[in-house]
Amino acid sequence: MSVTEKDVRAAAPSNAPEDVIAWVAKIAELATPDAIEFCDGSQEEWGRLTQLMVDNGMFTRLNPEKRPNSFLARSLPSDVARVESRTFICCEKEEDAGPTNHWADPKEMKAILKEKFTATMKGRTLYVVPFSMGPLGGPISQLGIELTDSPYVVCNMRIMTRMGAKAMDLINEGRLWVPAVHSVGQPLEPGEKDTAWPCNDEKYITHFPETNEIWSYGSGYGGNALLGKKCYALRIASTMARRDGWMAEHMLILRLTRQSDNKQFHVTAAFPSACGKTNLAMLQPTIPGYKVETVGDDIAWMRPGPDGRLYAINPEAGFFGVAPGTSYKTNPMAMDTMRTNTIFTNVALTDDGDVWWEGIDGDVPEHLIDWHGKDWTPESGQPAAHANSRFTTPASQCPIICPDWEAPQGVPVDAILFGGRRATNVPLVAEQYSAAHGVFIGASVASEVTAAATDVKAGSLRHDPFAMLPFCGYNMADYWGHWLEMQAKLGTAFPKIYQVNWFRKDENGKFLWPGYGDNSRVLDWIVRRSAGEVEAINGVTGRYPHFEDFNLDGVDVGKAEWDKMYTIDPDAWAAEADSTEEYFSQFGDRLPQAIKDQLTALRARIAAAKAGEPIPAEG
Ligand SMILES: Nc1nc2c(ncn2[C@@H]2O[C@H](COP(=O)(O)OP(=O)(O)OP(=O)(O)O)[C@@H](O)[C@H]2O)c(=O)[nH]1
Ligand SMILES: O=C([O-])CC(=O)C(=O)O
Ligand SMILES: [Mn+2]
Repeated sequence: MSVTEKDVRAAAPSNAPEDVIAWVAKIAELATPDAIEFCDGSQEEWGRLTQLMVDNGMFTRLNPEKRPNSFLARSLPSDVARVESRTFICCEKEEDAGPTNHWADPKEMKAILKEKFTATMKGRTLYVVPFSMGPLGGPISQLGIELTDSPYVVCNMRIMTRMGAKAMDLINEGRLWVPAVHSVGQPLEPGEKDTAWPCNDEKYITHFPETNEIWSYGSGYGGNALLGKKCYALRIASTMARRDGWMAEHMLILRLTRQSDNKQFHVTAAFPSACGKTNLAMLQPTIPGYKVETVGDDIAWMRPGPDGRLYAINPEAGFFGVAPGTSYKTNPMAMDTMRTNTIFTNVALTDDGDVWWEGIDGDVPEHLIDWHGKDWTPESGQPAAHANSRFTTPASQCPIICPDWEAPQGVPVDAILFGGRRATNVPLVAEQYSAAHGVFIGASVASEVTAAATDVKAGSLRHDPFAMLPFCGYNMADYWGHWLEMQAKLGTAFPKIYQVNWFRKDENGKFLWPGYGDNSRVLDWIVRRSAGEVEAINGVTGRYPHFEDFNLDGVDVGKAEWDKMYTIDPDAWAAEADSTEEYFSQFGDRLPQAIKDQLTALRARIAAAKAGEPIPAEG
């Protein structure tokens, strides 16, 4: 027997408004779940749902002495990351989605979804998950409700968002909320046993920016299924932000405090998926005199404040971090955050009931259960954890969480970093010549592809402007135009932009820069630069540090390595400029003139470098 409107009414808490009940009843009528549950976000609910998943085989409870209240899930090999080729922006006009998004006609997509969602929740429970992105009731925060047939999604949403009764209270006050519908797409016949990771071979991750709706079908993983994250906080929010004069960005937020004068400095940074945001957000400075505190590790919503500066909040409440490579050596704060109350997905299981992944501290165990659930030994010749295996962990558990991380009005942004994974060409750090040059830096980012999406070839170089290629909910050229408008509105109060690259390699394929905690050296230069304490050199891609000004005490980087990081080959850069121009050409006359002008200015600097002439500072 599937759920009726009467059942929805009976299950709804007293603070659920009529429009919510009507919408839930409509989806229930379409998807025909066997049961309905409104989630309140309580500890009792978490205990019950995690136990339910332990009982049905989706979760393995980790050893409570090692990882209290923590669980391991293993997905199917076909559902391990975002699927960009199945991600659609469904707006009326194709050109509004732009050439970098997959577009679908809203009516046609609705027809497909109607068919896909028909009886899709049969044999399952429909969970109603109210949530707030950002502190509850905050002026920059936004509300949503995810309907899902996955208890795994419910538990992840409880960590990643402010989920439950309090969010429903705010919805009940009549505030705007975004409806988001999710199904794993695997209905169950009566008596049919569920699988450990239900999902469907066919996937649809769809966004309707004109009506603020999200529909996701067929996947249970990460950004495909936790709809508050990439679907809402980036794709839908970017379109809301453009309409209302704010910004939704794929950025970490950190607070740097200089201890000598207690000066606070807030940095946001956009790097493509799996390119170091979580690591930078939780940085442990290797140079004295600085303290770093984490505000967010993946998404920033930024708005002009009353004083005309740009303020950022982290709309999330947890970290959905990449496990491989995370250790006490690289990111001790992440390691401490995930000691308890954490969901691990697609990592390996040790014989004593703890988690393991490539790059974690200590010796490689003799025996593990790998992410496929199979026996694993060092001789297996396969990674034990999937390259995109993840931990979902509460931000509040981070030992260096910023005391103001939940400040409803956000923190004032002083500098914005753009980066990517570049083995060649791009130097360690460069400062913008002008605001428009800063936008050009963001727009021309290219990066080596990582394992964070399944359907793009890892390792190859692709343009990923503002680290938003998979996440911008509208035409990318219009998005650059929006950045230019925000800069014009805020004038000199708009943060300065820097390009960074931790990943340049030498001729033997070794990283030239130690990275991680040593990235504090780059932040130190940026702080001193904005305080006007150090000069910079005009370079081809921006203003570069003087070697003498850069703090390299205690690190194995001498003048020789420095020069390698700052080798700018004019011919290679001419090829970069060509590639950028070709990339830009797909936007036709939507490309802002200011961006075209920046390409001309870059070419002039390349020509000067080639001729051995001084690099002209761009006006
Ligand atoms: N060489 C080097 N590797 C780094 C550095 N910072 C991070 N990494 C590695 O890059 C990978 C991804 O880092 P994360 O910080 O999780 O990336 P992210 O940008 O937060 O990724 P998403 O959650 O997908 O958005 C990990 O394997 C890290 O060990 C660095 O400074 N140098
Ligand atoms: O969305 C996801 O699945 C994980 C993530 O943060 C990213 O890919 O940038
Ligand atoms: Mn991300």
